[in-house]
Amino acid sequence: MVTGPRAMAARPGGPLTGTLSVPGDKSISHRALMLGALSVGETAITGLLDAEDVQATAAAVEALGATVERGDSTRVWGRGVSGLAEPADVLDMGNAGTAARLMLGVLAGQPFTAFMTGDASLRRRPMNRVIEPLSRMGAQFLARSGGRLPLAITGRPDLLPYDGALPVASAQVKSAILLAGLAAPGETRVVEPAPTRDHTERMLRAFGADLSVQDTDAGREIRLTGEAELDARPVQVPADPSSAAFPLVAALLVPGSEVHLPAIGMNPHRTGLFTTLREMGAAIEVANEREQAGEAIADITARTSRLRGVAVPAERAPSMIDEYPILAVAAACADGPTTMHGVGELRVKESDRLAALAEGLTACGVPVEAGDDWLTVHGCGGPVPGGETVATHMDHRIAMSFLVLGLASRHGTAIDDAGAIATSFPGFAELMQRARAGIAAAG
Ligand SMILES: O=C(O)C1=C[C@@H](OP(=O)(O)O)[C@@H](O)[C@H](O)C1
Ligand SMILES: C=C(OP(=O)(O)O)C(=O)O
Repeated sequence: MVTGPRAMAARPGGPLTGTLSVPGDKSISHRALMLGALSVGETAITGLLDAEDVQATAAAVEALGATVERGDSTRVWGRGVSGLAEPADVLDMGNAGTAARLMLGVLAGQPFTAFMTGDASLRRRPMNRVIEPLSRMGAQFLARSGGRLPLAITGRPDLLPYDGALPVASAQVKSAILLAGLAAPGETRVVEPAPTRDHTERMLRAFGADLSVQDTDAGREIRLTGEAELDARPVQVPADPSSAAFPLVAALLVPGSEVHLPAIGMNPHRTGLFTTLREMGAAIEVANEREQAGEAIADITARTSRLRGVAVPAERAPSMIDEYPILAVAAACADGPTTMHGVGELRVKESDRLAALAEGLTACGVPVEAGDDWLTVHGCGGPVPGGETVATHMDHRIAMSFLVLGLASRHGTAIDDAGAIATSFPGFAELMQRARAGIAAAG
């Protein structure tokens, strides 16, 4: 069903309170479905994120011959590392960069040609970063100019193992190479210029792959033995820290608030936002730190805090890559400027996030300066003026960030289209309403 844009508005109001259950982690959900499809036996996944990006991955693994059964938990019956079936139609990865890039790694090790496309946002995003290393391993591609979707990939079950540095500090690229490396005889070795989220490594090990990680002078080195056999394992998906970031920052900004966010994923490569917000003076309490199925989780409490601007170092970018939009919202309400360094990757996400943030914040009365790979937000030291409708550019994180800004503004905000929110956090408006936030459909 095709629906038109759906405007949504956020207005300032009373304190946000309550215990909020944030949906499952998007990164881990994609990986659980893909490893389930590549393994032998039944993979039972609890807490799988039911959002459009993950639905695209589920549809793709089904099109490749795996069986996916949805219920209280999701059950996947896989076909082995190089045992997927030629899909009868184009794989449509929707809005999901992670799904597209990781799936190309999976397809590189299969003995057939597959076609892949995505929505208008995904068709603009660079795929050369995976096309180049996977081509070196022996996969063949036919892609639109600039290595963009739609593309065709012809894989082979006897790939050459990869040995070398990653072209970019990207968990998606690293994961694509490792997933392809499963089908390559010999050892695949990747060196990361900066450590990125390691969900793939953790899950591959849990599924029985022979994988080791060590820090070297050149960077973090991951070695994987190819021609692997994966044994299906149960996966418990933690709540997504990138989704938790929205109610958490809203609680920091709206006077008198206190929200509890239980069982949030605390993978150390995902917690850069919490570090930065604490440096800004945020009252964030982390309790009951524990491990769940190989990933760290904890319960988080956030209370209203007076924030001050900070400089965010470039080295922190990989651990808070998706959180810069909501950090920019926190920065807009802080005392003094916040500068985010080394954030050029934001220009190739679902939208050019630096441009979308600069445009939206300026419209809401917040002074901003942006360069190729940096952004400075001059905080208003309290509620921002607001009173505008912000363009979301098919970007869920831009959409949710500007709704949170509206809660912390004098005149509220609106977004032109809330449709993109469903890619990662379909129940966002309802969850915020349960905390008493004034977020609702507009017009
Ligand atoms: O591997 C993943 O699950 C992700 C990696 C990051 O992308 P990059 O690998 O492009 O940095 C992140 O922005 C994306 O939302 C999810
Ligand atoms: C960048 C993101 O996702 P993806 O690359 O999977 O589209 C995101 O969720 O913010």
